[in-house]
Amino acid sequence: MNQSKEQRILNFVLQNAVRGDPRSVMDTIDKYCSQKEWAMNVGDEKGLILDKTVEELQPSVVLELGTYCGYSAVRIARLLKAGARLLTVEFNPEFAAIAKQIIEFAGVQDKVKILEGPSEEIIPQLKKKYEVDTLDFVFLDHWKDRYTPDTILIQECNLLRKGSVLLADNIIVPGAPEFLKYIRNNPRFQCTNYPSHLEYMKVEDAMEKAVFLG
Ligand SMILES: O=c1[nH]cnc2c(O)c(F)c(-c3ccc(F)cc3)c(-c3ccc(F)cc3)c12
Ligand SMILES: [Mg+2]
Repeated sequence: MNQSKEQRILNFVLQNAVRGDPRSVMDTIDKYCSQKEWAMNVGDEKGLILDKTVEELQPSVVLELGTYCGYSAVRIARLLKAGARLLTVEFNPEFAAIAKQIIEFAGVQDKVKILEGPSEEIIPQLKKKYEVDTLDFVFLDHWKDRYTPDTILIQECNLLRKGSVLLADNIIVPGAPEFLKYIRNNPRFQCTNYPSHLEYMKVEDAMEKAVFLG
């Protein structure tokens, strides 16, 4: 049975990265995906915008929607202070299995919990089942058509507090026009756009940051 691209990425990490070193895992994935096979990791350019947002916020509880191979989970978790945690939601079981191994190889598994299933089912479970009070930071990187309904669901579940920050990937490519319309016209959010490029490509993309005003 021939391997998936995600399995090939995992194997490349296991054979070329330094165990316990998140930066080497990120660089190894970026090397593979820029030189061998493109894959939808947030990448190093948009990853820097993600880093700056996390460093500025110093969040204690982070929700990531869309784990994929775990690249951004490693990227976020390496910056979290002691006791802080990342909950990352992945719908695809194959991706979740790969991400688990990459997160463990990077040595950040104590800060990360992978929640397998559809975001619309998991978000309503966060308070009771995963002991979340409110979310300090949410990284939306799953499926553009879920950005708006999941943002509404997160508010309905009372998971945001004054100052909670949302950061959404792929605002231009593949684009989330309906989400942009929703969040920029919503008086409860203060939005900022961060122009960048599609991971590993010379194609324009952007991220949108939205601060919840309470
Ligand atoms: O779906 C995604 N989730 C999260 N991040 C993504 C991301 O960072 C991407 F760059 C892409 C992308 C963009 C351009 C392209 F040509 C291929 C894939 C996708 C994506 C878009 C449409 C699909 F049919 C499949 C994947 C995603
Ligand atoms: Mg993305």
